[in-house]
Amino acid sequence: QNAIEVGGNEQGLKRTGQQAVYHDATNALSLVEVAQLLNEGQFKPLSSAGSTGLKKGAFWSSIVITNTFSIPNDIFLEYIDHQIIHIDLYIKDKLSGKYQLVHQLSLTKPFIHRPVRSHRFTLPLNFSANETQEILVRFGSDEAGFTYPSMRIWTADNFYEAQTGEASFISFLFGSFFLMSLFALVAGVVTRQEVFYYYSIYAFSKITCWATILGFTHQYILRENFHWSLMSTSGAITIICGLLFSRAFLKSKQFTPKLDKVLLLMLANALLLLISALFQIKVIAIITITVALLLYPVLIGVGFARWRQGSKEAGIYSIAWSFLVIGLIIQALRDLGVVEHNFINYYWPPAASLLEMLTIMFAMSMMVNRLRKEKNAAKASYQAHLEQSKALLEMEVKARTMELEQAKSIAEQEARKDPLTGIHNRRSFFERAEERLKLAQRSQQRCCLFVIDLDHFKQINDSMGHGAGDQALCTFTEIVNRRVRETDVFGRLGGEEFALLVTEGLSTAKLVGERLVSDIASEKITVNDTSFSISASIGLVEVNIEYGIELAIKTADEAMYMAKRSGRNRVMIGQY
Ligand SMILES: Nc1nc2c(ncn2[C@@H]2O[C@H](COP(=O)(O)OP(=O)(O)OP(=O)(O)O)[C@@H](O)[C@H]2O)c(=O)[nH]1
Repeated sequence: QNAIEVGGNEQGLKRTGQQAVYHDATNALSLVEVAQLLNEGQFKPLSSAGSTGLKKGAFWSSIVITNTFSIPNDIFLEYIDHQIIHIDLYIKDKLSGKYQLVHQLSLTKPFIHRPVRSHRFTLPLNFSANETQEILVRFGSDEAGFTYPSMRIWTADNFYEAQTGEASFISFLFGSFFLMSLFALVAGVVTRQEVFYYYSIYAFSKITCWATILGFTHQYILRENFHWSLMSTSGAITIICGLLFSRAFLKSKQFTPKLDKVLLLMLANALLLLISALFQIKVIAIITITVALLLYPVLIGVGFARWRQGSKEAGIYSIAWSFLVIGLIIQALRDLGVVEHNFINYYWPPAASLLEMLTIMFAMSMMVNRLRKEKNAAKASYQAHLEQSKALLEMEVKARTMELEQAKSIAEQEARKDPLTGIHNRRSFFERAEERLKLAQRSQQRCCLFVIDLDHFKQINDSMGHGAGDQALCTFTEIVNRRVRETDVFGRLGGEEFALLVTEGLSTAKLVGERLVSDIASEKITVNDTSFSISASIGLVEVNIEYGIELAIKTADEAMYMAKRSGRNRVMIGQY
C-alpha cells in the first residue's frame, strides 16, 4: 500500500482516501481477524464515491502515512462528514507488529472524551521525524448508516485556523436564522397574522436542527448525553414546522384542498418520524425521513398551483422551496455515494436552507404589501360607500323636510280657510284685515268694511234642507268673489254672516255694496230641481284705521241690523 506523504503545512486538502477498505457486514470481526484480512489482501478500493451508502456493520480503512518533515509533526485526521457513531483508530506497533488502539471516539460518549474539541470527529497523530505509521480505522454504526471512510489530513495550526473560518460562517448562518425568527415574531405581533408565528418557529427550528446535525449541540449544549436520535428529532420538528408554515402561507386547505390532503399525509409521516426518533426506532426513523424528503417537492407543486391561481407570493415560495429541495437532493446524492463529498455539497443544504428562508421572507413581505393594499382599497371603498350613503341620507332628509314644509303650509292654509266656502275664516280674516289696514295707512288709502248677512236663511234651511242652505252659502261666496279684487279681504265671520274689506272710499264702496245686493238677489239657485233666490243685508262703514278692525266690525254689524230692520236686501251705512 502506498504511503500518504505529509509535510509541515497540511490544509485538509489531502484525504486518507478509500483505497483500502473492508466492509465487515457482520460487525463482529475482531482486530486480529481484520489485520489478518488486510495481510491477505482483502482490503479493496471503495466502489462508491465517498459515502458507503446506507449499510449495516462497520467499514475498516487501512492507511499508511509518512512524515516527510525532518522534525516531529502533529497531524490531525478529521472525519469528513458531520457525524458518525463510532471511530476507532489503531496504529501498528513497530516492535510487535500488532495494531494497538490509540483513539476510540463515539457519539454516545460525553463530548469531553474527544482528543480534539471539534464538532467533527478529529484524531491527532504524533509523528517523529520522517516516521511512517501503518493505521487501521474502524468506521462503525450501531445499525445501518451512511459512512464516509475517509479523513482530511491537517497540520494542527492549519486545522484550528480553518475551524475559526468555519465558525464565522456558522455564526452568520445561525445569526441570520435567529434574526429572521425574531423579525417574524415582531411582524406577527404587529400584523396579527398567524403565518408569521409559524415562520418564526420554523426559522428557529432550523437553528436547532442544523446545530444538532452539524454537531454543535453535542459540542456546546448536550455535552454529556448526546444520542443520534436527537438529530432525527430536531429534523422531524423542522419538517413539521415547515409543513405547518407552508399550509398557513399557501392557504392550501382553502384553495388546493386535494393537495392539502397530501400535506396532511406528510405531516402524519413527520409525526411518525418524531415518535420513532423519540423512541429510538432507527429503521422507522430512516424510512420516514426518506419519505419526508422524497415528498418535499410536493410543496413546490402546491406553491405552483397557488401561483397559477394568481398568488404571486406563492410563486416566490415555490422558488424558495426549490432551493431547499435541490440542497436536499445534493445531500442525498452525497449520502448515497453517487457524488464525491466536497466542501460545497457539504455546506449546500444549510446554505440552501438559509436561501430558502430569505426568499420566503421576501414572499412574506409581498404578502404584507398585498394585505396593506387590500386593506387600503377596502377602506377607500368603505369611505366612498359612507359618503354615498351620507349624500343619499341628506337628499332624503331634504325631500322629507320639503314635504313637511309643504304639508305644514297646506295645513296652515287649511287652518285659515273656511271649509265650506274656501274663503278666509274669522281668525284669518282679522289677521289679513289688520295687515291690509296697516298697508293702507302707510299708503294713505281709504278702506271700507262690509258686514253681509243672508236674509231669512233659517227658512231656506228649514224648508229646503241644510244642503240647500250650504249651496246658498257657496253661491253667495262665488258672487262676492266675482266682485272682489286682489287687495280686498273677504271672510266668513260665522254662520251666514260675512265681512268684506275693500280699499275704496265710502261713496264707491256704497256703489259696490248696492251692486252686490242686486247681484245676490238676481242669482237663481237650483237644488233638486227646485229654484230659489236669496238676498242679503249689508252694513257698510268707512274704517277709521286708528280705531282698528274690531270697532269697524261692530259698527258695520249695527248698520247691517239696521238694514234688516229696514226691510232687508239693502245697504246701510254705519256711523262710529
Ligand atoms: N245650511 C247652513 N246653515 C247654517 C250654517 N251656519 C248657520 N246656519 C243657519 O243659519 C240660520 C241663521 O238663522 P237666523 O240667525 O235666525 O237668521 P235668519 O233666518 O237669516 O234671519 P234674518 O237674519 O233675520 O234674516 C240658522 O238656522 C243656522 O242654523 C251653515 O254653514 N250652513
